[in-house]
Amino acid sequence: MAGRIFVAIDTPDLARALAIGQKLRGHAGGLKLGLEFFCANGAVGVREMAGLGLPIFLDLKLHDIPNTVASAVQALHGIEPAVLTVHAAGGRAMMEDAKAAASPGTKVVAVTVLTSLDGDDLDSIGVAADPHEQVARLTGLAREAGLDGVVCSGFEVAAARKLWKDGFFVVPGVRPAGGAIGDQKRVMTPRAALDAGASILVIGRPITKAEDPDAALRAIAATL
Ligand SMILES: O=C(O)c1cc(=O)[nH]c(=O)n1[C@@H]1O[C@H](COP(=O)(O)O)[C@@H](O)[C@H]1O
Repeated sequence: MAGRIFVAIDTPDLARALAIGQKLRGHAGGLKLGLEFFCANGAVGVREMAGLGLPIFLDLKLHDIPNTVASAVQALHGIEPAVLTVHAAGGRAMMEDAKAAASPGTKVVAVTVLTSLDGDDLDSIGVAADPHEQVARLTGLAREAGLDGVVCSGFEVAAARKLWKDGFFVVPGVRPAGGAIGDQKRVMTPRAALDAGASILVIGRPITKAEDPDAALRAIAATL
């Protein structure tokens, strides 16, 4: 079950990222590299991380006009990550063009409602729907656009999977029982998120900030 855990290596420091990745090599399902890592280390850094031999989830959350996003995805061809994110709020045409531009081996998944947002946050940006309704709406749109799946919290994944049986569902905002929540708002335990229908879990700080990241990963895996 540890193979279903992608560890978010959120650091701009390549040496630190490589050291953590090395420790987790035996048990993680993959490594997620995000904006922090990519802004500091670019494609060269991603290739170095890929050298550890684990699948790479490149979380760039692309969100721009269709031509710009498609060109950015095209520019990633030398990397060919296993998973790549775009924002569903970029709209159907943007998602279609992102998927068309991606390497065949890359799953393109759409971020629906960030797990750091709740209903009040959506209201404050002019979205009248609650997170549940908004995730369902954007999941339908991502499916129509031909993507491979979506990113959502554990609270919406069961309903989203009902709309898209063979979709690929990424669930972040995952915390072991009693773990510090930090800036996340829609949080669930790893076991509950998998039971609800997650394909993979994304977990960062509970593992990377632990004194022994591999032990923390194994402890979480033992609860699955
Ligand atoms: O796309 C993501 O991975 C993502 C989407 C989302 O809604 N919420 C979310 O937390 N993430 C990412 O998942 C990781 C969560 O990290 P931790 O909160 O440290 O476990 C971070 O790298 C976030 O960028």
